[in-house]
Amino acid sequence: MPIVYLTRKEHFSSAHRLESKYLTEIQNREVYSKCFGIHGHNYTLKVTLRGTIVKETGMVINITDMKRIIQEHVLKKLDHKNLGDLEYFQNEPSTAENIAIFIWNELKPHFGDLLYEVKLKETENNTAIYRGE
Ligand SMILES: Nc1nc2c(c(=O)[nH]1)N=C([C@H](O)[C@H](O)COP(=O)(O)OP(=O)(O)OP(=O)(O)O)CN2
Ligand SMILES: [Zn+2]
Repeated sequence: MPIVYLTRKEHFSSAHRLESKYLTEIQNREVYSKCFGIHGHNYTLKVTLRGTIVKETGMVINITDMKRIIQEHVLKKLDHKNLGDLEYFQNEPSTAENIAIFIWNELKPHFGDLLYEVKLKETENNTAIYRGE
């Protein structure tokens, strides 16, 4: 059976500041410098599913369903939000790495074994990829 990778691209904008509860204020300022202050990003999210094609439909999954799941379980929680208000980021700094893991965790119950990769572009230069490892 051929294996196909199916990717959906979405965008969201969020405010955040980088701060770790494991560091002192002085250390936080040192480590995160300008990112210790509140600022925002226009994120580009790419979610990739990996699976076989259902013979009858010709699809790994209907992209309309994929879109709805990402909208409901990720974009609704992150778009035009301050990430510092989310419970998850009370314990983890809202770095691109941790946001990618947060997104994976939100999607995993809905896509199951089909979920292959979450790719989060924070700036033109910075991208985090998480594959559930
Ligand atoms: N490992 C990580 N390091 C940093 C993260 C991160 O998520 N993971 N995030 C930041 C800042 O929040 C932000 O992403 C960096 O902003 P900025 O320096 O403005 O963006 P660029 O790196 O693209 O800008 P350059 O022009 O290339 O300097 C910092 N570190
Ligand atoms: Zn930032």
